[in-house]
Amino acid sequence: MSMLSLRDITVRFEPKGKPPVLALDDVSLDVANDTFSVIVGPSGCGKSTLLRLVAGLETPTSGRLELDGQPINGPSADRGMVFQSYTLFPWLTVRENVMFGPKLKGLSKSECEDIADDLIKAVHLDGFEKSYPKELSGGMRQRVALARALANDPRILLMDEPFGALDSQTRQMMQELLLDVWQSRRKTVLFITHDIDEAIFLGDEVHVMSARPGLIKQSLDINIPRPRHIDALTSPEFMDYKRTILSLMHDEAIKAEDAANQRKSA
Ligand SMILES: Nc1ncnc2c1ncn2[C@@H]1O[C@H](COP(=O)(O)OP(=O)(O)OP(=O)(O)O)[C@@H](O)[C@H]1O
Repeated sequence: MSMLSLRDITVRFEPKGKPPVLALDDVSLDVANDTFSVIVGPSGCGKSTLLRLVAGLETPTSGRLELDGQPINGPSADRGMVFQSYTLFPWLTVRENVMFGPKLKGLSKSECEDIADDLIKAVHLDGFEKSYPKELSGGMRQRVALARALANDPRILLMDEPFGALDSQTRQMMQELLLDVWQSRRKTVLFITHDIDEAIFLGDEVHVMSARPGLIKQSLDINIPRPRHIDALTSPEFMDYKRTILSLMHDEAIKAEDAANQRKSA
């Protein structure tokens, strides 16, 4: 069953004193329960706008947006967000950061502690409960951000380039950890990235977006068996998917470049 449904979504920004921007043009997308969906696309194609819509932080100019058959009208704890930039509360410890959502929901202190300790273990941060974000590496902070998002037990996890600022080794480790957590907790994930390898490695489905105005150019089912490990990256089937997506993205990168040049010369 499709739990998230976007129908004919258009987003047009009208910044004051500047020409309007058609960020998304007639985007339709379905995300099924418990699946891992990834969106890849060139810079500026509207990926973050799409995720912000689902988060309820942006409203569409036209189109329909539903979660479990209900229209999305604003932010809610049933949609957990993880961004690229570290969004932890710097004045709270790791444990307090993870407990924040459950506490806000009104759960008892011991329930909050149980949820936090369970998730801190799941992201391999036991021993760091009392550390503050500034004492942690980038990868560790993103693990706390993941635990914090999961602590609300959201219906869907929305991830906007969460590993974009990490070095490639940490990034690979984070991808494996995310798949472990996803597989053991069966969550629905909508994940945004520039990185084609990351998209194929993680996704059940990869949606390739076109250059602005953004629309879904092609959706691919990734039939690589799970659990996936690093050796999946060099398998022939992985290379086939990569070739297909690279060629779709290459066309889009050229279009984006042409559009930018036209704007410059206009
Ligand atoms: N609030 C806004 N007002 C005006 N234009 C906006 C606004 N938000 C986004 N845009 C424009 O809409 C387009 C899509 O932006 P968005 O951030 O969604 O793209 P993106 O694919 O996530 O880009 P990147 O990969 O570079 O982060 C861009 O041209 C951006 O400049």
